[in-house]
Amino acid sequence: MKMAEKKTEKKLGGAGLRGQVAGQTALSTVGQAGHGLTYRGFDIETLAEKACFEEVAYLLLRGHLPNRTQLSSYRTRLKGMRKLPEALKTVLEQIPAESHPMDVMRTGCSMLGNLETEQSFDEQDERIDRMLALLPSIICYWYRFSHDGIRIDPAASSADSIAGHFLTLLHDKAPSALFERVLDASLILYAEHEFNASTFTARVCASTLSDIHSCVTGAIGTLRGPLHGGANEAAMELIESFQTPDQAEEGLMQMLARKDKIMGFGHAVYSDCDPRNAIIKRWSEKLAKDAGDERLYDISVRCEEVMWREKKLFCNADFFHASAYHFMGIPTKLFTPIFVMSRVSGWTAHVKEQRANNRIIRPSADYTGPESAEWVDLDNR
Ligand SMILES: CC(=O)SCCNC(=O)CCNC(=O)[C@H](O)C(C)(C)COP(=O)(O)OP(=O)(O)OC[C@H]1O[C@@H](n2cnc3c(N)ncnc32)[C@H](O)[C@@H]1OP(=O)(O)O
Ligand SMILES: O=C([O-])CC(=O)C(=O)O
Repeated sequence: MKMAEKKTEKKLGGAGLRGQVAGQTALSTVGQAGHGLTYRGFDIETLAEKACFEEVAYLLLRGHLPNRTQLSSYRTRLKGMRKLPEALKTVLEQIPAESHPMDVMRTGCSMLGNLETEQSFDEQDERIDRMLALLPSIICYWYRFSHDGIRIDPAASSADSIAGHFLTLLHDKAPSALFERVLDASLILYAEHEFNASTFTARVCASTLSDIHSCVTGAIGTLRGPLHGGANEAAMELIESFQTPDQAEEGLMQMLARKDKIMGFGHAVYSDCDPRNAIIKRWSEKLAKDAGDERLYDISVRCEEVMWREKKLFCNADFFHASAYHFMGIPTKLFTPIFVMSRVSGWTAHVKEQRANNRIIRPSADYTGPESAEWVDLDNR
């Protein structure tokens, strides 16, 4: 994007608490120069290029980058926590194949909270690591059981990374180095994003001194919506509905004329670009070449051009994730659960931060109801 084409600064005010400071965090900055993203001071481009997801999770949760020994033992620790409790498997087997996988994540997390309840905040790191290790097992166990009729053993996967583990469970074979690298980068991009809706949910829940599984379960429910994490699935449905870039342009123009919301575009905070988009777009292009795709990537690029030309709306993190995940053979309905597998690191880092300096979050409302109402007995209404 040329500087001359930049939008004016985003208006931060009005409904939705936009632009209001609702607390403090040392975890990330979003859109400080209109577009940047940092985790604990590290630029997202650097992290996505040089780090692995477990390293980023460690950074968020422990407050500093791990050295080689710390990273290696952290990855070994997470790898050793992948075994699903039998009672959780039983619950997952009851969930219908038609269920939304985000509902499966929500139920899986909630059930885990019954089986391995956080009894005291001293246990928080143990419970958080278990969720990081187990959420890929939860979604893959349910998906393979309900769709393929297979009972997988998540603990048997030898993949060292969470990205490799997920792809191995899903496809029953070790992923290519490229697929594992792209998914790992994607997990880094999605890990943390300041006071977004789902993280704020987790912090509100934490502020009542509730348990860690309740905080994450609430956050999963909030991420599920198409205005938030659910947009990557909606973006896939959009690009898949077109056969050519020209058809995409025509379709988008019609949607804009109808004032439809185009999923995967726009952002509540960034004013001229989402820095995660350039990164996942590069990976999507590479995967498209690798797969010999001549359709979905070009269609996605045309959508991006049309939306900027017509509305000065840019792709957010979700838009090119759709084609990237698709090229890796990931079913569309599992896109948002991958977001959960990643964002659980940011959510729980925020819960820890909230607990460390807590006051219950309880804002006020402007009352818009009647001044006073006259009581009428039930029989007379
Ligand atoms: C990882 C993530 O969660 S990223 C966000 C994922 N969500 C999506 O992609 C859903 C589509 N996008 C949207 O709905 C919005 O852009 C949101 C929810 C992300 C941000 O909402 P807001 O902060 O209210 O948007 P904003 O103030 O920039 O909207 C300005 C105008 O652009 C319009 N607009 C914003 N995004 C879009 C879009 N994707 N398609 C069409 N119009 C849009 C708004 O309707 C609004 O128009 P109006 O002034 O006539 O009412
Ligand atoms: O910050 C937001 O409002 C939404 C977002 O991009 C995210 O949570 O990654």
